[in-house]
Amino acid sequence: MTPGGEFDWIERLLRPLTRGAPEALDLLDDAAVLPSRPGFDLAVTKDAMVAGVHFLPDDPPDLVARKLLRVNLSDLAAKGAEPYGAFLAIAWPAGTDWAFKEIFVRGLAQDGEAYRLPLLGGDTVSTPGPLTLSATLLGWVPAGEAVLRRGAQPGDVLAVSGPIGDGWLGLDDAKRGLEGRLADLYRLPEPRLDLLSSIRKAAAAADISDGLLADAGHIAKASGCAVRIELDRTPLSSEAAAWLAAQPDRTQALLQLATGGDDYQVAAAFRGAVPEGFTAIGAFEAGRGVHVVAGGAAVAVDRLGWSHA
Ligand SMILES: Nc1ncnc2c1ncn2[C@@H]1O[C@H](COP(=O)(O)OP(=O)(O)O)[C@@H](O)[C@H]1O
Ligand SMILES: Cc1ncc(C[n+]2csc(CCOP(=O)(O)OP(=O)(O)O)c2C)c(N)n1
Ligand SMILES: [Mg+2]
Ligand SMILES: [Mg+2]
Ligand SMILES: [Mg+2]
Repeated sequence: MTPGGEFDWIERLLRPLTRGAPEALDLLDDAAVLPSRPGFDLAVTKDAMVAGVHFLPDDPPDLVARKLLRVNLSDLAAKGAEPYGAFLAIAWPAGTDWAFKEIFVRGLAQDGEAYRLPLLGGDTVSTPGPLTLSATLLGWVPAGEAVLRRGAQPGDVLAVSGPIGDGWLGLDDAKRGLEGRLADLYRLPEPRLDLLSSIRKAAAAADISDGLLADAGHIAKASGCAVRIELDRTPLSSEAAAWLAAQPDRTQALLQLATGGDDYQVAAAFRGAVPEGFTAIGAFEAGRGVHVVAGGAAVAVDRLGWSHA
């Protein structure tokens, strides 16, 4: 075995991340083999991240690894699913050194421990391009109880799980070399697994990665209805509120916060009471599309959020 080569990397650095899960077969097999779990459905999600697109090329490797797990954990949270295991694909840029890989693995281990998330398998390749990562996450949800995007109906309340716009503001800070709580949050989002019991009460939900307007719109589209969003009701952090107060055009600034993405909060439709942890910001309606209101007036919107070319 070449020291520092692909199999050395798998055995020495990746195997401990299985946390002893028997399904991983010690990362020595062609595939992981998962037993079924009676009474539960398996939610499966996959998100990729590319240096320069999803994270800054000089972001610390341990934080990049943790963000990869967390953006996927955010999708599981939005389905009401309890994390079960992860599969990881990594394309290392040619010449990535062992020390970098060790730091990356330290991040995986840290969040593997925090979220009790074993690594069950994956793939490692090299690339002439930028660092490219993908994780597939599995989560259990009681049979038939997964919260889907398609469950909203006209009359349901639209609510969000927390502040909107911090991720975009944090990216802006990080790009300008400004460190602080928002730059930290951009690098290390906090998936709302703490709200699983509230999320399971939702008629529909999606996590907010592309932007509030885009992801609320994804729920509406999947549900065959429209959504009205009242920007003045959007929860903001104190930092975002201070930024907003300094902007010349309040409506355009609110729109920026609601379309910037990287929030990793959950948008949900509730029928009846809005549970603990959520703030009502609008409603689902008959029709189609995303209708935005600010300062009591309809706002024309030309872009709902992030979209890859
Ligand atoms: N390359 C792909 N192959 C298969 N399905 C995909 C692909 N890319 C996206 N999807 C599907 O499109 C839907 C929307 O994806 P996406 O916008 O990435 O969701 P999310 O924002 O929750 O990560 C999901 O059902 C996802 O599985
Ligand atoms: C360096 C950098 N530039 C720009 C962004 C903004 N950004 C890139 S992708 C994206 C949307 C989320 O990524 P995507 O791959 O669409 O995730 P998904 O919706 O599939 O979860 C955002 C807001 C960023 N996160 N980092
Ligand atoms: Mg995705
Ligand atoms: Mg996602
Ligand atoms: Mg999502």
